[in-house]
Amino acid sequence: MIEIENVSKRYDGRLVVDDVSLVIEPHKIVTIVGMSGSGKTTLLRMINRLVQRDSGCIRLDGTDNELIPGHLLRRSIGYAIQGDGLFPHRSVAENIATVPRLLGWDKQRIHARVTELLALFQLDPAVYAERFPHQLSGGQRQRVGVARALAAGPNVLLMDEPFGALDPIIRSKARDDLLAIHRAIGTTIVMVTHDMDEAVTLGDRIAVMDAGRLLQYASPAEIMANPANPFVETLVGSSERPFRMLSFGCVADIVEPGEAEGAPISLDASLRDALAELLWSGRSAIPVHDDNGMIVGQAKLKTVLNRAAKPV
Ligand SMILES: Nc1ncnc2c1ncn2[C@@H]1O[C@H](COP(=O)(O)OP(=O)(O)OP(=O)(O)O)[C@@H](O)[C@H]1O
Repeated sequence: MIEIENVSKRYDGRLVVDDVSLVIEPHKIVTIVGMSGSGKTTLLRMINRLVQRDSGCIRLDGTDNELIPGHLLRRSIGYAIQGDGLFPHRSVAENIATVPRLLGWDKQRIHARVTELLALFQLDPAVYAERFPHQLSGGQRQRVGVARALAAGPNVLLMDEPFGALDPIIRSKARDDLLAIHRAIGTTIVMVTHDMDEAVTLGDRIAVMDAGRLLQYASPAEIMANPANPFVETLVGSSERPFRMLSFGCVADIVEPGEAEGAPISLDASLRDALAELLWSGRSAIPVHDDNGMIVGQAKLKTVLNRAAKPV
Protein backbone atom coordinates (compact mmCIF):
# COMPACT_ATOMS: atom_id res chain seq x y z
CA MET A 1 0.00 0.00 0.00
CA ILE A 2 1.18 3.53 -0.81
CA GLU A 3 -0.04 6.24 1.55
CA ILE A 4 0.54 9.80 0.41
CA GLU A 5 -0.30 12.20 3.23
CA ASN A 6 -0.43 16.00 2.92
CA VAL A 7 2.51 16.04 0.54
CA SER A 8 3.74 19.34 -0.89
CA LYS A 9 6.62 20.40 -3.12
CA ARG A 10 7.82 23.87 -4.11
CA TYR A 11 10.14 24.88 -6.90
CA ASP A 12 11.55 28.42 -6.69
CA GLY A 13 9.01 29.26 -4.01
CA ARG A 14 6.08 28.11 -6.17
CA LEU A 15 3.88 25.22 -4.98
CA VAL A 16 3.83 22.57 -7.72
CA VAL A 17 2.33 19.84 -5.52
CA ASP A 18 -0.05 21.28 -2.99
CA ASP A 19 -1.06 19.25 0.06
CA VAL A 20 -1.92 16.04 -1.78
CA SER A 21 -3.25 13.02 0.12
CA LEU A 22 -4.26 9.69 -1.40
CA VAL A 23 -4.00 5.99 -0.68
CA ILE A 24 -3.10 3.45 -3.35
CA GLU A 25 -4.23 -0.07 -2.52
CA PRO A 26 -1.97 -3.03 -3.37
CA HIS A 27 -2.38 -4.69 -6.79
CA LYS A 28 -4.42 -1.81 -8.16
CA ILE A 29 -3.75 0.48 -11.11
CA VAL A 30 -4.01 4.20 -10.35
CA THR A 31 -3.80 6.70 -13.19
CA ILE A 32 -2.88 10.36 -12.61
CA VAL A 33 -4.35 12.81 -15.13
CA GLY A 34 -4.26 16.57 -15.52
CA MET A 35 -3.06 19.34 -17.75
CA SER A 36 0.60 19.90 -18.53
CA GLY A 37 2.44 21.34 -15.52
CA SER A 38 -0.20 20.23 -12.98
CA GLY A 39 2.38 18.37 -10.88
CA LYS A 40 1.73 14.77 -11.98
CA THR A 41 5.35 13.81 -12.63
CA THR A 42 6.56 15.56 -9.50
CA LEU A 43 4.03 13.62 -7.40
CA LEU A 44 5.02 10.33 -9.06
CA ARG A 45 8.73 10.97 -8.56
CA MET A 46 8.28 11.73 -4.88
CA ILE A 47 7.06 8.13 -4.41
CA ASN A 48 10.46 6.69 -5.38
CA ARG A 49 12.34 9.71 -4.01
CA LEU A 50 13.69 10.87 -7.36
CA VAL A 51 12.22 14.15 -6.09
CA GLN A 52 12.47 15.06 -2.38
CA ARG A 53 9.20 16.22 -0.87
CA ASP A 54 9.16 19.43 1.19
CA SER A 55 6.48 18.35 3.63
CA GLY A 56 4.00 15.58 4.35
CA CYS A 57 4.70 11.87 4.35
CA ILE A 58 4.78 8.99 1.86
CA ARG A 59 4.58 5.51 3.38
CA LEU A 60 5.26 2.31 1.44
CA ASP A 61 3.66 -0.64 3.21
CA GLY A 62 3.70 1.41 6.39
CA THR A 63 7.32 2.66 6.19
CA ASP A 64 8.20 6.29 5.48
CA ASN A 65 10.00 6.17 2.10
CA GLU A 66 12.69 8.53 3.46
CA LEU A 67 13.72 5.74 5.83
CA ILE A 68 14.12 3.14 3.05
CA PRO A 69 17.69 2.81 1.70
CA GLY A 70 18.12 3.65 -2.01
CA HIS A 71 18.96 0.10 -3.12
CA LEU A 72 15.80 -1.27 -1.48
CA LEU A 73 13.69 1.44 -3.12
CA ARG A 74 15.18 0.51 -6.51
CA ARG A 75 14.27 -3.11 -5.93
CA SER A 76 10.76 -2.52 -4.70
CA ILE A 77 9.76 0.23 -7.16
CA GLY A 78 10.16 -0.09 -10.93
CA TYR A 79 10.15 3.06 -13.04
CA ALA A 80 9.26 3.31 -16.73
CA ILE A 81 9.24 6.58 -18.63
CA GLN A 82 8.02 8.00 -21.91
CA GLY A 83 9.91 6.75 -24.95
CA ASP A 84 11.73 3.92 -23.28
CA GLY A 85 14.84 5.33 -21.58
CA LEU A 86 16.85 2.32 -22.80
CA PHE A 87 20.65 2.44 -22.89
CA PRO A 88 21.37 2.58 -26.65
CA HIS A 89 24.71 0.75 -26.50
CA ARG A 90 23.45 -2.12 -24.38
CA SER A 91 21.61 -5.15 -25.74
CA VAL A 92 18.00 -5.84 -24.82
CA ALA A 93 19.15 -8.50 -22.33
CA GLU A 94 21.68 -6.12 -20.75
CA ASN A 95 19.09 -3.37 -20.52
CA ILE A 96 16.60 -5.63 -18.75
CA ALA A 97 19.37 -6.88 -16.45
CA THR A 98 20.27 -3.37 -15.21
CA VAL A 99 18.68 -3.48 -11.73
CA PRO A 100 19.30 -7.20 -11.06
CA ARG A 101 23.00 -6.51 -11.79
CA LEU A 102 23.04 -3.57 -9.39
CA LEU A 103 21.50 -5.86 -6.82
CA GLY A 104 24.27 -8.44 -7.37
CA TRP A 105 22.18 -11.30 -8.76
CA ASP A 106 24.25 -14.15 -10.24
CA LYS A 107 24.43 -14.63 -14.03
CA GLN A 108 22.17 -17.67 -14.13
CA ARG A 109 19.41 -15.95 -12.18
CA ILE A 110 19.66 -12.86 -14.38
CA HIS A 111 19.53 -14.95 -17.56
CA ALA A 112 16.45 -16.83 -16.32
CA ARG A 113 14.69 -13.58 -15.39
CA VAL A 114 15.50 -11.88 -18.72
CA THR A 115 14.20 -14.92 -20.64
CA GLU A 116 11.03 -15.05 -18.52
CA LEU A 117 10.29 -11.34 -19.03
CA LEU A 118 10.95 -11.38 -22.78
CA ALA A 119 8.51 -14.29 -23.11
CA LEU A 120 5.93 -12.45 -20.96
CA PHE A 121 6.23 -9.43 -23.26
CA GLN A 122 5.89 -11.61 -26.35
CA LEU A 123 9.46 -11.02 -27.54
CA ASP A 124 11.15 -14.30 -28.51
CA PRO A 125 14.37 -14.37 -26.41
CA ALA A 126 16.27 -16.18 -29.19
CA VAL A 127 15.48 -13.33 -31.58
CA TYR A 128 15.53 -10.24 -29.36
CA ALA A 129 17.82 -10.77 -26.35
CA GLU A 130 21.01 -9.76 -28.18
CA ARG A 131 19.51 -6.99 -30.31
CA PHE A 132 20.21 -3.34 -29.59
CA PRO A 133 17.44 -0.77 -29.03
CA HIS A 134 17.87 0.77 -32.51
CA GLN A 135 17.09 -2.65 -34.00
CA LEU A 136 13.60 -2.69 -32.42
CA SER A 137 10.32 -1.00 -33.33
CA GLY A 138 8.97 1.77 -31.05
CA GLY A 139 6.42 -0.62 -29.53
CA GLN A 140 9.09 -3.26 -28.89
CA ARG A 141 11.40 -0.71 -27.26
CA GLN A 142 8.58 0.42 -25.03
CA ARG A 143 7.91 -3.19 -23.96
CA VAL A 144 11.59 -3.69 -23.17
CA GLY A 145 11.47 -0.47 -21.11
CA VAL A 146 8.60 -1.86 -19.03
CA ALA A 147 10.26 -5.30 -18.80
CA ARG A 148 13.39 -3.57 -17.46
CA ALA A 149 11.32 -1.74 -14.86
CA LEU A 150 9.85 -5.07 -13.73
CA ALA A 151 13.14 -7.00 -13.75
CA ALA A 152 13.75 -7.18 -10.01
CA GLY A 153 10.12 -8.10 -9.28
CA PRO A 154 9.09 -4.76 -7.74
CA ASN A 155 5.92 -4.43 -5.68
CA VAL A 156 5.20 -1.13 -7.37
CA LEU A 157 5.62 0.07 -10.95
CA LEU A 158 5.67 3.82 -11.59
CA MET A 159 5.00 4.77 -15.21
CA ASP A 160 5.33 8.28 -16.61
CA GLU A 161 3.51 8.61 -19.94
CA PRO A 162 4.91 5.21 -20.93
CA PHE A 163 2.91 5.06 -24.15
CA GLY A 164 3.23 8.76 -25.03
CA ALA A 165 5.60 8.17 -27.95
CA LEU A 166 3.59 5.37 -29.55
CA ASP A 167 1.20 5.76 -32.45
CA PRO A 168 -2.50 5.18 -31.63
CA ILE A 169 -2.78 1.57 -32.83
CA ILE A 170 0.35 0.35 -31.06
CA ARG A 171 -0.68 2.43 -28.05
CA SER A 172 -3.96 0.61 -27.72
CA LYS A 173 -2.18 -2.77 -28.03
CA ALA A 174 0.36 -1.62 -25.41
CA ARG A 175 -2.52 -0.88 -22.99
CA ASP A 176 -4.06 -4.31 -23.56
CA ASP A 177 -0.66 -5.93 -23.02
CA LEU A 178 -0.15 -3.97 -19.81
CA LEU A 179 -3.54 -5.10 -18.49
CA ALA A 180 -2.72 -8.74 -19.35
CA ILE A 181 0.66 -8.45 -17.60
CA HIS A 182 -0.96 -6.78 -14.61
CA ARG A 183 -3.43 -9.67 -14.39
CA ALA A 184 -0.51 -12.11 -14.51
CA ILE A 185 1.80 -10.46 -11.95
CA GLY A 186 -0.46 -8.14 -9.93
CA THR A 187 2.11 -5.36 -9.38
CA THR A 188 0.64 -2.09 -8.08
CA ILE A 189 0.87 0.42 -10.93
CA VAL A 190 0.83 4.21 -10.69
CA MET A 191 0.71 5.80 -14.13
CA VAL A 192 0.84 9.40 -15.27
CA THR A 193 -1.02 10.05 -18.51
CA HIS A 194 -2.43 12.95 -20.54
CA ASP A 195 -4.94 10.67 -22.13
CA MET A 196 -8.34 10.38 -20.43
CA ASP A 197 -9.22 7.26 -22.43
CA GLU A 198 -6.04 5.64 -21.18
CA ALA A 199 -6.78 6.74 -17.61
CA VAL A 200 -10.29 5.27 -17.78
CA THR A 201 -9.35 2.02 -19.52
CA LEU A 202 -6.45 1.20 -17.24
CA GLY A 203 -7.23 2.81 -13.90
CA ASP A 204 -9.04 1.16 -11.02
CA ARG A 205 -8.96 4.70 -9.67
CA ILE A 206 -8.11 8.00 -11.28
CA ALA A 207 -6.38 10.93 -9.57
CA VAL A 208 -7.24 14.23 -11.28
CA MET A 209 -4.73 17.03 -10.66
CA ASP A 210 -4.82 20.73 -11.46
CA ALA A 211 -2.26 23.36 -10.45
CA GLY A 212 -0.66 21.00 -7.94
CA ARG A 213 -3.90 20.10 -6.18
CA LEU A 214 -5.71 16.77 -6.20
CA LEU A 215 -9.23 17.63 -7.41
CA GLN A 216 -10.73 14.15 -7.35
CA TYR A 217 -9.61 10.61 -6.59
CA ALA A 218 -12.21 8.02 -7.48
CA SER A 219 -13.13 5.09 -9.72
CA PRO A 220 -13.66 5.86 -13.42
CA ALA A 221 -17.41 5.26 -13.03
CA GLU A 222 -17.62 7.67 -10.10
CA ILE A 223 -15.65 10.35 -11.95
CA MET A 224 -17.87 10.00 -15.03
CA ALA A 225 -21.07 10.10 -12.98
CA ASN A 226 -20.10 12.77 -10.46
CA PRO A 227 -17.20 14.95 -11.59
CA ALA A 228 -16.03 16.96 -8.57
CA ASN A 229 -16.10 20.31 -10.37
CA PRO A 230 -16.42 21.88 -13.84
CA PHE A 231 -12.70 21.34 -14.53
CA VAL A 232 -13.02 17.57 -14.03
CA GLU A 233 -16.20 17.58 -16.09
CA THR A 234 -14.38 19.25 -18.98
CA LEU A 235 -11.51 16.83 -18.69
CA VAL A 236 -13.89 13.87 -18.79
CA GLY A 237 -15.60 15.34 -21.89
CA SER A 238 -19.38 15.08 -21.55
CA SER A 239 -19.97 13.82 -25.10
CA GLU A 240 -17.45 11.01 -24.55
CA ARG A 241 -18.83 9.86 -21.22
CA PRO A 242 -21.13 7.03 -22.41
CA PHE A 243 -18.37 5.55 -24.55
CA ARG A 244 -15.82 5.84 -21.78
CA MET A 245 -18.23 4.10 -19.41
CA LEU A 246 -18.34 1.23 -21.90
CA SER A 247 -14.58 1.07 -22.38
CA PHE A 248 -13.92 -0.09 -18.80
CA GLY A 249 -16.61 -2.76 -18.74
CA CYS A 250 -16.13 -6.08 -20.49
CA VAL A 251 -18.48 -8.55 -22.15
CA ALA A 252 -18.01 -11.02 -19.29
CA ASP A 253 -19.88 -8.51 -17.05
CA ILE A 254 -23.08 -8.68 -19.11
CA VAL A 255 -23.10 -12.07 -20.82
CA GLU A 256 -26.45 -13.83 -20.39
CA PRO A 257 -27.91 -17.20 -21.38
CA GLY A 258 -29.44 -17.59 -24.81
CA GLU A 259 -28.52 -17.92 -28.46
CA ALA A 260 -27.72 -15.24 -30.99
CA GLU A 261 -26.87 -15.27 -34.68
CA GLY A 262 -23.65 -14.39 -36.48
CA ALA A 263 -19.97 -13.91 -35.61
CA PRO A 264 -19.27 -14.14 -31.86
CA ILE A 265 -17.33 -11.77 -29.59
CA SER A 266 -14.91 -12.68 -26.81
CA LEU A 267 -15.77 -12.56 -23.10
CA ASP A 268 -12.68 -10.33 -22.69
CA ALA A 269 -13.78 -7.73 -25.27
CA SER A 270 -14.73 -4.30 -23.94
CA LEU A 271 -18.38 -3.23 -23.94
CA ARG A 272 -17.33 -0.45 -26.31
CA ASP A 273 -16.14 -3.06 -28.82
CA ALA A 274 -19.34 -5.04 -28.27
CA LEU A 275 -21.45 -1.94 -29.00
CA ALA A 276 -19.44 -1.25 -32.16
CA GLU A 277 -19.96 -4.82 -33.38
CA LEU A 278 -23.70 -4.79 -32.54
CA LEU A 279 -24.27 -1.48 -34.34
CA TRP A 280 -22.09 -2.31 -37.32
CA SER A 281 -23.69 -5.69 -37.95
CA GLY A 282 -27.21 -4.40 -37.18
CA ARG A 283 -27.87 -7.16 -34.63
CA SER A 284 -29.79 -6.90 -31.36
CA ALA A 285 -27.59 -9.60 -29.76
CA ILE A 286 -24.30 -11.33 -30.49
CA PRO A 287 -23.01 -14.72 -29.37
CA VAL A 288 -20.18 -14.68 -26.80
CA HIS A 289 -17.25 -17.11 -26.76
CA ASP A 290 -14.72 -17.97 -24.04
CA ASP A 291 -10.92 -18.38 -24.35
CA ASN A 292 -11.39 -21.82 -25.88
CA GLY A 293 -13.80 -20.58 -28.54
CA MET A 294 -16.82 -22.21 -26.82
CA ILE A 295 -20.08 -20.24 -27.10
CA VAL A 296 -21.11 -19.37 -23.53
CA GLY A 297 -24.12 -17.07 -24.09
CA GLN A 298 -25.06 -13.80 -25.71
CA ALA A 299 -24.53 -10.04 -25.29
CA LYS A 300 -27.67 -7.98 -25.93
CA LEU A 301 -27.64 -4.47 -27.40
CA LYS A 302 -30.18 -3.34 -24.80
CA THR A 303 -27.98 -4.50 -21.93
CA VAL A 304 -24.90 -2.82 -23.42
CA LEU A 305 -26.81 0.45 -23.86
CA ASN A 306 -27.96 0.33 -20.23
CA ARG A 307 -24.31 0.20 -19.19
CA ALA A 308 -23.60 3.43 -21.11
CA ALA A 309 -26.14 5.39 -19.05
CA LYS A 310 -25.24 7.53 -16.04
CA PRO A 311 -25.06 5.25 -12.97
CA VAL A 312 -27.80 5.92 -10.42
N1 LIG B 1 13.37 20.56 -11.35
C1 LIG B 1 12.48 21.55 -11.47
N2 LIG B 1 12.83 22.82 -11.19
C2 LIG B 1 11.93 23.83 -11.28
N3 LIG B 1 10.63 23.66 -11.65
C3 LIG B 1 10.24 22.41 -11.94
C4 LIG B 1 11.13 21.29 -11.86
N4 LIG B 1 10.43 20.18 -12.21
C5 LIG B 1 9.19 20.58 -12.50
N5 LIG B 1 9.05 21.90 -12.34
C6 LIG B 1 7.82 22.70 -12.51
O1 LIG B 1 6.83 22.13 -11.68
C7 LIG B 1 5.56 22.15 -12.32
C8 LIG B 1 4.98 20.73 -12.35
O2 LIG B 1 5.79 19.91 -13.19
P1 LIG B 1 5.44 18.40 -13.47
O3 LIG B 1 6.51 17.87 -14.38
O4 LIG B 1 5.24 17.71 -12.19
O5 LIG B 1 4.05 18.55 -14.25
P2 LIG B 1 3.26 17.47 -15.09
O6 LIG B 1 1.84 17.59 -14.67
O7 LIG B 1 3.90 16.14 -14.98
O8 LIG B 1 3.44 18.08 -16.55
P3 LIG B 1 3.54 17.33 -17.98
O9 LIG B 1 2.21 16.69 -18.20
O10 LIG B 1 3.80 18.48 -18.92
O11 LIG B 1 4.68 16.37 -17.89
C9 LIG B 1 5.80 22.72 -13.71
O12 LIG B 1 5.42 24.08 -13.69
C10 LIG B 1 7.28 22.59 -13.92
O13 LIG B 1 7.77 23.60 -14.75
